[in-house]
Amino acid sequence: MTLVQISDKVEEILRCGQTVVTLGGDHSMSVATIHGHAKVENDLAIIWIDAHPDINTPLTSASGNIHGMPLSFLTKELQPYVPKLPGFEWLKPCISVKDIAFIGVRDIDKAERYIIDKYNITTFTMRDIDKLGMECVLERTIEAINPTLNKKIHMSFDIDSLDPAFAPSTGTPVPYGLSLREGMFLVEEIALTNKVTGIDLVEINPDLGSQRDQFTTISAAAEVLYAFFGKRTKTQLPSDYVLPKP
Ligand SMILES: NC(=[NH2+])NCCC[C@H](N)C(=O)O
Ligand SMILES: [Mn+2]
Repeated sequence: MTLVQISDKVEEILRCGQTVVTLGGDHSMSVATIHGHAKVENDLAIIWIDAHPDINTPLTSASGNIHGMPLSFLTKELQPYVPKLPGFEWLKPCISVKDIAFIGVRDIDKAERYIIDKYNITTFTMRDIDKLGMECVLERTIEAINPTLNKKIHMSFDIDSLDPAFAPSTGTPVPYGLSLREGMFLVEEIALTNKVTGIDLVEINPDLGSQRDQFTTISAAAEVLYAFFGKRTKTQLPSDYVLPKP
C-alpha cells in the first residue's frame, strides 16, 4: 500500500467509528496514519513514544531516511522549512507543534533539538522518566497537549522506544531505553484516557537479528498491544459466571 492509500483507509475505518491499529514497517507510515486520522478529527493530540523525535526535515536529515522526518511533513509550523517532495502532493500539514508530546527520546539530532526548543515541544527524555516516574510523565503529557481531554489521541509507538534488550530487531536501536514493563504501563495508562482512536506500532523488523532477537521483538510488540487492550489488567467474566462450590 502507498502512503496515500493508507491515509484514505485510516480515514475510512475511523468514519465507521472504529479505532485503527496500524503495524509497521518504518515510522514514515505515520505520515499517512496521522494524516488520515486528522482528516476525521481536526483537533488531534499526538503521543509519540520513541527513542527519536523523528522531526528532521529533508534538509536537516543526515541519513536521508524518511522515517526520521514524518513529523516535519505533518506540522503546520514547519512548512516554511520543508521542501515540496515529489510524490507527497496529496499531503496536507494537519497538526500543530503544541499538540505533540515525545516520550522516551534519547537520540536527538541537532536540528531536532533546535526545533523542539524553538517551538517548545513537550518532551520527556529517558532522564525525565527516571526522575519523575512514568505516571507523572503521562499526567504532564496530558496536561500539556490535551488538558480537558476534549481531543482524540493518536498514539505512535516506535518499538525502538524500548531498550534493545527487549526489542533488538529494529533498524535504529538506541541503548538505555524503556523496559518492556514501563512501555506496557505507559500504554495501559494512555488507554485509560479512553481517547485513543489511532495507534501505530512501528519499526519492528523481523529481518534483523537472530531468530531469538526476532522472537523477543515480536513478543514485546504483541505485549505492548495486548497491554493497551487490557490483557494484563482486565479479565472478561461471562455474565453467567458462578464460583464453583465443592
Ligand atoms: N523512526 C525511526 N527509527 N527513526 C530514526 C531516525 C534516526 C535519525 N534521527 C535520522 O533522522 O535518520
Ligand atoms: Mn520513530
